[in-house]
Amino acid sequence: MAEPKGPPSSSKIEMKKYSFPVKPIQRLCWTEATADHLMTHEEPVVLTDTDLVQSALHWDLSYLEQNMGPAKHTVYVSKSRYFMYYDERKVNDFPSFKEPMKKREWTFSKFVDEYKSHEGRTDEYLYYQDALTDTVGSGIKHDFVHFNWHWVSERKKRYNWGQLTSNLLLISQPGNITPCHYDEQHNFFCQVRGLKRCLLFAPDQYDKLYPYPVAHPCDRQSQVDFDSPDFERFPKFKEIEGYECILSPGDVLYIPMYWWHTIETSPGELSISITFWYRGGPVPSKITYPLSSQQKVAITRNIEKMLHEALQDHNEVGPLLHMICDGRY
Ligand SMILES: CC1(C)c2ccccc2-c2ccc(C[C@@H](CC(=O)O)C(=O)C(=O)O)cc21
Ligand SMILES: [Zn+2]
Repeated sequence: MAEPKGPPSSSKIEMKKYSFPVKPIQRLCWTEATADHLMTHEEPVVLTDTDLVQSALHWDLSYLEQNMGPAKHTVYVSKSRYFMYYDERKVNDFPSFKEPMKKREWTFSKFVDEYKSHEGRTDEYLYYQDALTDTVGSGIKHDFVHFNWHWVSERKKRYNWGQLTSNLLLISQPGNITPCHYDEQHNFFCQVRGLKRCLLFAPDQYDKLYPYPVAHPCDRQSQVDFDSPDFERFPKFKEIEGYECILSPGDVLYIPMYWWHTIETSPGELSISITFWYRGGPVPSKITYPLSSQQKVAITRNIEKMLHEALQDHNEVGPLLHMICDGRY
């Protein structure tokens, strides 16, 4: 297979620069043995020539407006370029929590109008994030049916993943940033239009990224502000090491479950992405040691949940953990 054409270099599209070291995520044709090796070991890789969403590569705002139908869709509105997700079900446990963005339910036409009127504004930004459901019009249905389902179902089987839970359509304004977080599902992140710079960090960087408490609305997100890290509170962030790639239309980034990622839309043009989220495969019947970082993260999450359940007050979890551990390990 011919060497896939290289991505644009990040210097050309002035993405945010960070001080920590990053290595490139390998960009390989999906037929390469190395690509298979990386996926088998739950490591990130940019796959080319999959044709996974080939049938959507012609999508743009006007085509979508003609074909997305009359249903309402979720659009997030943020006062900054950052779209920090939060779980609204956990907000009432944290009365001082300030919602970092607002959630709107707009028809697609309303979104397009708002998108156009927000161009050039620097006080408010929009990010369309909604599942692709069967409410869409026939044009989108036709494109959806022609995704490369054979290829993706072969991958699911080969890597023993769980079921496909959702296909999300993401339409981001130039410059939008999703702050660093991890998800509990495998993700085939497909770039359809525009460019996105992805920074990924291995699950073993967990102690350097200082996640919020599990009971906090921003569970699974890093507390560290990458733009101006507070090294007093988060000293280990100094040792962080990451991986980087820039996705072009047609690229598929495999974001393994529990891998941290922060994704920035290039300042050049709007970005359209489609994600395929898969549950993890069944837990192996025989646990082998040493435990993987992913397993340790899952265990720490369960411990936090059990302590919160037992103590009923999330403010008591930290003091109890300190009482158990301080001075003993
Ligand atoms: C984590 C979060 C906020 C979330 C919580 C609960 C339900 C849905 C989602 C959701 C969906 C898409 C994104 C954006 C994307 C990064 C990017 O492209 O900007 C990404 O992180 C991913 O595709 O994994 C982020 C999220
Ligand atoms: Zn994510």
